[in-house]
Amino acid sequence: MSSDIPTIDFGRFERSEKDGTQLASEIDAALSTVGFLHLVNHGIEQGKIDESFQWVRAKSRKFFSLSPTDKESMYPRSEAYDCGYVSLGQEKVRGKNCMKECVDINGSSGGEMDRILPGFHGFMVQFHQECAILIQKLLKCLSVALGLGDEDALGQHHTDSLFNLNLIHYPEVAAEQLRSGSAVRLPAHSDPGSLTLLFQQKVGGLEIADMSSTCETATVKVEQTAKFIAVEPQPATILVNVGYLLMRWSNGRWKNTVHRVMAPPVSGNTDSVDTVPERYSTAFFSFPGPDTVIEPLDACISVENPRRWAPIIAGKYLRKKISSMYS
Ligand SMILES: O=C(O)CCC(=O)C(=O)O
Ligand SMILES: [Fe+2]
Repeated sequence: MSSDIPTIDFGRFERSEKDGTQLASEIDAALSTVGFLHLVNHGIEQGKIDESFQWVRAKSRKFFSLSPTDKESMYPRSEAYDCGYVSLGQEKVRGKNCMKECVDINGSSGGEMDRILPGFHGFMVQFHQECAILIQKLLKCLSVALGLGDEDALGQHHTDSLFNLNLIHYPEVAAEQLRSGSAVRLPAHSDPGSLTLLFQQKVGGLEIADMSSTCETATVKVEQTAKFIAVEPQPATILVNVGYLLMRWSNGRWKNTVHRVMAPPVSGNTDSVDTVPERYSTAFFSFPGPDTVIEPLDACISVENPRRWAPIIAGKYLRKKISSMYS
């Protein structure tokens, strides 16, 4: 597996059948090797992406500068729907508390949004819709790549699921705390659902495992043995990666690559840098509908690659995964 993340020009989507087939096979190749790709000309205006970050920036007195009580009143946590505000240190990955706060928005309302931050929820619901449209387009490409006959073969299983727009803030932290491991931003993990869209703003820190540098597949072992590569934020680009359920569905064809958030790379003398600046990122998580039976697709099974997994129910798997994150 190569660790270079391919850049895919999505402007060819729906241009012609030939372009569509070529695009589908490039996406297929990227997800089959690295499990991540950079998408350009994706159809979501850069102005909207910039605005989404302006709405959360603590320094612009927006969402993350509100008091914890206000953030919770706007988005009360609902584990049943995996949405709402998660305060600093509340999320755990393998027992480690993450030095991040985030809010998962899935389009439903319930809290006191407009009283506290007028306009925020309306903007985010629209942004959520744009991301969901892009996910459906990507799933079309993947259905074409597998020759499933119907370009909505995968997308149709994503119409009764709530996708999550996860706005994340990693506050400034002492570099020493990250270096010594006494604080972690986001430990190595892989995403659970179908496809994730990731928007990063200015301050980096995201790293992906070069899965070709290790023979291990379990996250903990990958973390101990693999080489990790920094993924610098790139303007006008969305990072796309594969979740666990999509990997299983594709019988391992598309890679559920391990990734994490560390201190961003610094040039020059690292000893002189004693604080790591705050980081903002947005992950849009898509999931198959809760009743979807995820079993390796026939198109992904062959003599060389026999069926690798038994069927699993998407919602049941996701509920278990989510409850373990906050316990
Ligand atoms: O903040 C980031 O860049 C990564 C977020 C992520 O991987 C996740 O929330 O699953
Ligand atoms: Fe992730």
